[in-house]
Amino acid sequence: MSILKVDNLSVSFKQYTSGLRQTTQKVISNLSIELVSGEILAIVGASGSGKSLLAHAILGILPVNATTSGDISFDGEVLTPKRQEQLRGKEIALVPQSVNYLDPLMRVGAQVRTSVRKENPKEAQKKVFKRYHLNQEVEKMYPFQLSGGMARRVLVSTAMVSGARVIIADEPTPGLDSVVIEEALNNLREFADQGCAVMLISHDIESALKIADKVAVFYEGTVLEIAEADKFEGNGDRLQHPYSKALWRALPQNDFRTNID
Ligand SMILES: Nc1ncnc2c1ncn2[C@@H]1O[C@H](COP(=O)(O)OP(=O)(O)OP(=O)(O)O)[C@@H](O)[C@H]1O
Ligand code: NI
Repeated sequence: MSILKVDNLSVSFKQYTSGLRQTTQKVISNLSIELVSGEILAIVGASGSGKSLLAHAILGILPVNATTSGDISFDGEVLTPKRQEQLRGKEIALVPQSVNYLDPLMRVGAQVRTSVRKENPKEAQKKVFKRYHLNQEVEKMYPFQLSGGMARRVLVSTAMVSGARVIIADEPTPGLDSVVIEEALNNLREFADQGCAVMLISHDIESALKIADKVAVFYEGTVLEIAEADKFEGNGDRLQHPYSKALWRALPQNDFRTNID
């Protein structure tokens, strides 16, 4: 069952160049994707291809100079900015790409507790910190006192306790050691298995493929192909688009082959 649907989304930025001349740069063009309950959709593609902006468009947190067209719907209902605000962090949770999303003036334990909706906040926060190997002292720390890896684990914790039905994880794993990466990915898988929908944005195709059901390949603000994860195998012959094949073949374990045939 589809929980979240993006239909024909375009995002542009108005920018002033010399003097008062205004140009419009289209960064997402006529993009459609669907997040289905029980499924993980991985989003892969080069830096600057529009992955984070798609996440921000869904959450309604694009910068003010962005203009959008197209529809985003949740549970069959087209989202208005007001509805996006109501759902944000509650039904739709983001694990942001940047750790700057943490509130610098609030102790991290308290930040995580404010996201808990269904359980006892203190207990849920303690449980999730334990799961992500964050010691008890971390609760009382401010974001600036955390290492990059710890901050990322706090961000993952925040989304996990929210009880959201959709989790959008924007590069949730860089800077984490392999055990914690595996844990975070397993948790996203568990979350989907409980009937929620997950969008996993990642440069790390290999890790993403371990848990994803489908993979959307982004290129310059469009989706080239949405393929079942098991099509990323062998020479990539079961993939449709030459760019998807090239992405796959360029991985280290596939001998970094960049030729397209
Ligand atoms: N506030 C902004 N004003 C103008 N252009 C922007 C703005 N934010 C992003 N862009 C442009 O939109 C494009 C897509 O950016 P986006 O952050 O979605 O890329 P991405 O796929 O997430 O890249 P990465 O993998 O590096 O995180 C980029 O070309 C970027 O320069
Ligand atoms: Ni990004």
